[in-house]
Amino acid sequence: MPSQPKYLTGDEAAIREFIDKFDIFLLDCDGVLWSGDHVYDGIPETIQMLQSRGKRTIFVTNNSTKSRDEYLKKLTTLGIPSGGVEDIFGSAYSSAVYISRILKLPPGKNKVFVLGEAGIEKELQSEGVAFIGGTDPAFRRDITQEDFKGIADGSLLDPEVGVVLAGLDFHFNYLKMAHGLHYLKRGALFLATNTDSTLPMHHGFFLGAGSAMAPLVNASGQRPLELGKPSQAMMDAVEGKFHLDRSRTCMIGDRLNTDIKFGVDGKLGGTLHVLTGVDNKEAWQKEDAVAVPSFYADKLSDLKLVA
Ligand SMILES: O=C(O)[C@H](O)[C@H](O)COP(=O)(O)O
Ligand SMILES: [Mg+2]
Repeated sequence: MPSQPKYLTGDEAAIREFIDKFDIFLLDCDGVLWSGDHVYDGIPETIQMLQSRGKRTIFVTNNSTKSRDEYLKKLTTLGIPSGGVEDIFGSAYSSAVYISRILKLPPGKNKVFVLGEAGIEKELQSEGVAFIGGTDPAFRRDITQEDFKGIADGSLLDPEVGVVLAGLDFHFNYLKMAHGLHYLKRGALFLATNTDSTLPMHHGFFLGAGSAMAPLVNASGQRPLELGKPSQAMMDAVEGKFHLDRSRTCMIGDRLNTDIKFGVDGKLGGTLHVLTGVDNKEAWQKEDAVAVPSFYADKLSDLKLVA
């Protein structure tokens, strides 16, 4: 059984020791910095404080609805200082890089059928990967008898599709799932930006990426290869891009089976669980907890040292 996580809230000496222990902080976003468009109190000042102490802050989110450029806009709008787009590493970017630089799809089978929002499309575009589906309004309608016929006989399918990439999709419907299913039946690879079951939003919980793609997982009998947290393919990509010294790096997150597991499996120097998002303390006090953090705090802004 891993050792008991160290509680930081209100313990200035422990907070100083914690901050001094690391050079790089990998920061989750939803449930840690903000809930939807509402930034939690004290977050800009806390990030500023870490940066003013020479710490690097890298934003590592599973939310694939936005591209890195759009996240930079959101961070800036919410007053959260960052080192620019280069310090943002989202699951949409992670997936686009995996497809373009690792998979290297053969010509004639190098298109992606997207089940997700514009963030995925923009990152695929930035990696020069062709795609269909996604936010295309042609897919935002009810299925018809012609669709059933054309999908079943393949006349409505694009033969160049080699991958089905699923993420958080606020517009999933039967027609898109039907196309996705038949591309998988024809041998396309099934990838996911992430499979979080829920999304913390406006102080409530909504369907996450994993729940949005569940009909396709059920109908196909296939589980997608995940390219977001806790995938170690993403950790290797983050390590490569930022030249991480894992022992001097800490992952900060609100969710055990993504953020904390990402840091623990990645053998980082530490993980900090904050209680402002998906999981509470009880989640890692359980015997069969999926991952146990090395530190925890009520909220990220509890780290805010004045001097
Ligand atoms: O369903 C989702 O995609 C997740 O809830 C969301 O992406 C989580 O984002 P993160 O906490 O990793 O920033
Ligand atoms: Mg989160």
